[in-house]
Amino acid sequence: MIQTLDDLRVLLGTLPGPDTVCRDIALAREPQLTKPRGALGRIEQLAAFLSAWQGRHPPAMQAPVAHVFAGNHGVAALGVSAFPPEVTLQMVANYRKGGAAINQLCRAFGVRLGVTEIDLDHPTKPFNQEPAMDEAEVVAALNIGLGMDLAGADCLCLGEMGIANTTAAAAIALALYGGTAEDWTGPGSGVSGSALDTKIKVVAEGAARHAKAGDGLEILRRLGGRELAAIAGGIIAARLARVPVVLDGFIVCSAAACLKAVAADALDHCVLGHVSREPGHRRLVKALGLDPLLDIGMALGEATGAVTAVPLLKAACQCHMGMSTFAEAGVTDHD
Ligand SMILES: O=C(O)c1ccc[n+]([C@@H]2O[C@H](COP(=O)([O-])O)[C@@H](O)[C@H]2O)c1
Ligand SMILES: Cc1cc2nc[nH]c2cc1C
Repeated sequence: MIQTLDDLRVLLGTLPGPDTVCRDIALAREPQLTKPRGALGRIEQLAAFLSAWQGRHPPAMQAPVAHVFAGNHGVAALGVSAFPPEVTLQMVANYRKGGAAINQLCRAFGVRLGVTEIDLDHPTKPFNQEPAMDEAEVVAALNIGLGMDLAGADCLCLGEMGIANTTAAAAIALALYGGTAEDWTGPGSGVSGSALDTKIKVVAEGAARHAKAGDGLEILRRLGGRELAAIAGGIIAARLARVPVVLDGFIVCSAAACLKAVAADALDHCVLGHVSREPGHRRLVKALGLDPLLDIGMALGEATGAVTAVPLLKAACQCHMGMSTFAEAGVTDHD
């Protein structure tokens, strides 16, 4: 638990690194397996990634978990979303009843789902007028993520639900990386026309007001939301618990970007599940130097793009340990 953003700054300066022994064991095994070098593409690299960040060899993917954090945003009242803010709470109820896309994907791929809504009755402040959160609010939301129980989890897929949070994500990206509000602002869950113009204006105003005010954590406080802060906390909790993270779409990546702005290595234990259809996500992924596992036109959020990549992580573990070596199978290796 942290008391202040400075506590988190200290934590970000002392994050544990990868287990290079386990990573090297995986890297040494991979070329012995009965396939031409590199022929399983990213699936091969994932085995070493998981070994390094789980701190174990063989890597495991028996118990993947996903967690969706929900929050409400003051800027929703400005008409920046196609949907009204009550949809955040309604979708949380849908997750609990098992009726959402994320419930089906978790069932399909054997992922345990958790959901935490954070103070939905108290939206953040409209960030084009004042900071979205005060320090106590952002610290409380960060602590929800930092306090996640990750015992036994083999990976953590992080997701969010929050009407208007693509406006927050765009403002964060503009504040961190520059460019224009148009570069980062897209349809989200479906705005176009004059509502999209309003959204662009709100993003521009928010970044103009807050971009120079401080570091990535200050940007998170001023432009983010409670679910974004909880996701940032969850990323750090996973690092400390040796649980690799699967990132989801535009909003999750904007929260992650706030951490990377403070500590360049903060996302080294994260893999990007997918690149979303939201145009700002592709731009943000490039700025973060991430390489998505999937690029299949999803743009839902709620951890769906992360969970859809879990079968690739499972495939990596299965192939890495289940395949025979050239020597075991009596297959002639190349010279
Ligand atoms: O993950 C993405 O890239 C993504 C792209 C567009 C929309 N969303 C989801 O849609 C909601 C935000 O859309 P909006 O238009 O209300 O800002 C929020 O609940 C997100 O989970 C998510
Ligand atoms: C219906 C709906 C479902 C969602 N799931 C994640 N974000 C969402 C946004 C909307 C609007």
